[in-house]
Amino acid sequence: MNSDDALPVYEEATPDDGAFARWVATKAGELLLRVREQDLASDKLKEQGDRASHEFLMRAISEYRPGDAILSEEGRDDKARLTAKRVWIVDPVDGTREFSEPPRTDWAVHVALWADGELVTGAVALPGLGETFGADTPPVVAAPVDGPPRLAVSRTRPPQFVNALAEEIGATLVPMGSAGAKVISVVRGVTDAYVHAGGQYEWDSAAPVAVARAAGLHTSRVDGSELRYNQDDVLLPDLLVCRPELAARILDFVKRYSAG
Ligand SMILES: Nc1ncnc2c1ncn2[C@@H]1O[C@H](COP(=O)(O)O)[C@@H](OP(=O)(O)O)[C@H]1O
Ligand SMILES: [Mg+2]
Repeated sequence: MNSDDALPVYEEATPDDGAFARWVATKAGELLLRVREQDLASDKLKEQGDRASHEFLMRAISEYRPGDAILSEEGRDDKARLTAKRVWIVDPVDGTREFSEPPRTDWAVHVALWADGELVTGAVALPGLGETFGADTPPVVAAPVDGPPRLAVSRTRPPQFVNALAEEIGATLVPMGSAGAKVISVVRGVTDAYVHAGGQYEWDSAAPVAVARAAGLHTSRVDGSELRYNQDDVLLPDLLVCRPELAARILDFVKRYSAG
């Protein structure tokens, strides 16, 4: 779909923001799969994917949720969001690097809704897997498996402390792209924890955290403090999402590591 094409019709049975987040993330993902079918060089793929998905999300959210503010990785940050009651926080392509490396599937579309001070819902589309995970119908986290905990980490920018952490808790590292794909790997039981530090923004974690919370997982900063969204400064540099039973061990490690 080009930005001039007609918007797909969203038929809403009830005004359910979670269902809308799921729909709009899924549609953006379908659009991205079509962009990816073109035989483009990696830089062009990143550029066209980011632009097409951002433009679609802006149009669709403005059409179906008029009056709400939008914070997008690819848009200008309109500070009117700071006094808005409802703000959609979107990442049109999370894992842009991996999106530009077909046939990798570790990239995502993030759509979250913040309202009255809280994250209220969100959806993460994983178009390469043909699946969307949403807080509207929370996924059931798979039962724990025997063996060492599996720690999802960035392929390219893992936290400095990750090897020491893995050694202390006897974990194996599972490098992959995209914050959304990594959070959903915990939800799907492919990994047991995702830990990140060193830099990230609100759009990288808002929708994945909404889904993870709905699924009953632990979500916090790596010092255990609360993740806050729709802040003036949208830098939110670190994140822990894990099975609840692992949280205390990981937070305790980070506390001791940070104390030097
Ligand atoms: N040190 C850092 N500073 C800023 N952003 C970072 C970062 N490390 C990771 N990110 C962002 O977090 C998302 C997941 O990263 P990774 O795949 O390395 O785990 C990516 O989002 P985008 O792909 O939307 O830019 C990436 O840009
Ligand atoms: Mg991102």
